[in-house]
Amino acid sequence: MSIYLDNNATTRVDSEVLQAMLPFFADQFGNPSSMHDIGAAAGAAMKTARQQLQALIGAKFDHEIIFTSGGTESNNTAILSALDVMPERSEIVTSAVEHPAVLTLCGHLEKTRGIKVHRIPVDQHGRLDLDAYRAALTHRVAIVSIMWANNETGTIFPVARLSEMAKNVGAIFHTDAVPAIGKLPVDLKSTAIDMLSLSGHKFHGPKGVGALYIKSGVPFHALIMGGHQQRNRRAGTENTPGIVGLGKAAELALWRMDEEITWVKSLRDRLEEGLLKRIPKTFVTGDPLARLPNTTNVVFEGIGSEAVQFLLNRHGIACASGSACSSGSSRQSHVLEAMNPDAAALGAVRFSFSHFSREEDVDQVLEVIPGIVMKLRGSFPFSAGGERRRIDNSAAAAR
Ligand SMILES: Cc1ncc(COP(=O)(O)O)c(C=O)c1O
Ligand code: FES
Repeated sequence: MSIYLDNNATTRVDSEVLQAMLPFFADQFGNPSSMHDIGAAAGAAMKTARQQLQALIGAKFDHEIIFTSGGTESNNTAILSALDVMPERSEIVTSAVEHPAVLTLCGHLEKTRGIKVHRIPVDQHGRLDLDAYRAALTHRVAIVSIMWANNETGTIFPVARLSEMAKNVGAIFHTDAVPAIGKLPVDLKSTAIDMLSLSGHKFHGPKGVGALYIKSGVPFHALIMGGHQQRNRRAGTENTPGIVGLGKAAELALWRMDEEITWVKSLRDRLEEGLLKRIPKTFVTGDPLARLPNTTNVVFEGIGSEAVQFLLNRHGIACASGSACSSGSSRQSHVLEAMNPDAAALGAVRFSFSHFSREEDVDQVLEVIPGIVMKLRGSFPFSAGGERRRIDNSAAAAR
């Protein structure tokens, strides 16, 4: 695959991250809980990784971070913990556009434990309905779980403000920050956020490793029970190479943040402008004012997004239609459905950038996509002015 524009599904492991991990598969193989030097070296490396994450998310203490197997486990842990530590409360507030790692669990809790789940709706730009949010917040709510930014559209939610509101009713506030980490500055010290989930593979770290931030003083109950690892908060021998890689990826993300944000935004904007100029009846979903700098989610009216993705793939261009875990199933995007049921029937094509993305990638997409859309719409494309014109590379694009 020569052009990879699906960085919200997963990212390439940075070579510096890989180099940092390798020794922990070989010479430094010790168990971090062991008392001898080989174990202590692994324990020290884990402490460094915790500090690297602490710096990236602006946590007050490094012990506020536990390592998990990724975003899914972190989300499950946060929600189940809140219900355990506040048994007198039996409601959850979340949004209609969360990742399945939150929504599937909430649906399960509703069915099996009689938990009441408020799924706050969004408007056509994916913005949260603040009145509905306010109305759902009562002293019956154990936890609010609202994502920092949406993985499909990039829409950013005002989590600092939402966490203040949740605090007024004594609910724990959790945010799934998986798509936001490395693409937005995060400083937890200055917010009322109690818990935050992140995942290594979304910012050039390895897969299968992530973290949950638990603010000091917030009551917590472990999900995975067993040994005494991680101060009894997550049992099981730690994935030291993965954790070291996660820490290194956090360090690189912090170093590169400003430069990366500017770079991915310039590529994203170049792509959007080019698509909107070249292809009529095309629109971008998500909040135009508050969106992740690396993400665009585009609807080509009249054609299904999976067909566009399929033909782009034939041209060596990787993008997404819907999110990686629901693509392949014929289910519509629940995110688009919540925003715009008309668009949901067709779906949207998501392009997501990273600092490895290149200008040539954008130019290549802009070269082939008008022909693909034209082929699928079964007619010649219209220019922005509505005038019919033939695109020279249409034959090549249709292959
Ligand atoms: C918003 C969001 N939350 C959670 C996850 C799950 O993370 P992981 O793949 O590390 O379990 C993802 C990954 O797609 C995501 O986009
Ligand atoms: S893999 Fe990203 S949404 Fe599921």
